[in-house]
Amino acid sequence: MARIVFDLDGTLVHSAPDIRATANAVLTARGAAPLTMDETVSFIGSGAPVFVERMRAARALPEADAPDLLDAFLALYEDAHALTEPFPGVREALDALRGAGHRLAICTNKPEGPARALLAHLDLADPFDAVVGGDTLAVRKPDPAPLFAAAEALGTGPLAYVGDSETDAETAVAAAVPFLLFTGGYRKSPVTEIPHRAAFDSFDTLAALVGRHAGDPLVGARPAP
Ligand SMILES: O=C(O)COP(=O)(O)O
Ligand SMILES: [Mg+2]
Repeated sequence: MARIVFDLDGTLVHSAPDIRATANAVLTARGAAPLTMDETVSFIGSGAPVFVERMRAARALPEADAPDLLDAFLALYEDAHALTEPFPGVREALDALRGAGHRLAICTNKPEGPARALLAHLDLADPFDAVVGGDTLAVRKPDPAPLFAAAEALGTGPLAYVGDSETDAETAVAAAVPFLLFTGGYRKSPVTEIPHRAAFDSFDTLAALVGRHAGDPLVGARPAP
């Protein structure tokens, strides 16, 4: 049986509307124009501190305000899940993978608290044996350490990483783990420019892909644990 590690935002859940609402509450309280959905999606992927810095720069807010903006964003973020839905077929795919005996974990750049709160709110926490967030370790993706931590929490066995972004692909390459790319998320580049072992646009096909690719011969800098 395999260990399958998942990214969260843009992979399992369409969370951009909540991230946008959180950002816009912070911006409008300071008299700045709200973010569009396209801006929001383009700022997601490298964790909350980077998101907030991109938001600050886009609205030309003073650099000195950066720590306050991040604090204000994080204070609202933990409860920001009213607008977030799993992508179609996610629940069924997770149940099928668990039913087949695979072990599942999350490796996201979303902070761990908001990630756990969101999973609980959506009743999606149960399938996962571990959650590694953007602030769980001192480093976050594309450093491979969070992916290694999530994988180690699942014990041993063939491994695959499922994600939606350039950052996820870079992490998988650095960790030498086969990468399965969900093409319906928040990537910025064409699929052909993102390294991946397999790509999919519907969660109905994920279980078959995992069967085919988990534990594929590894490529990259160093072996996964
Ligand atoms: O919080 C982010 O910027 C991205 O989160 P993700 O790693 O789950 O896509
Ligand atoms: Mg993502």
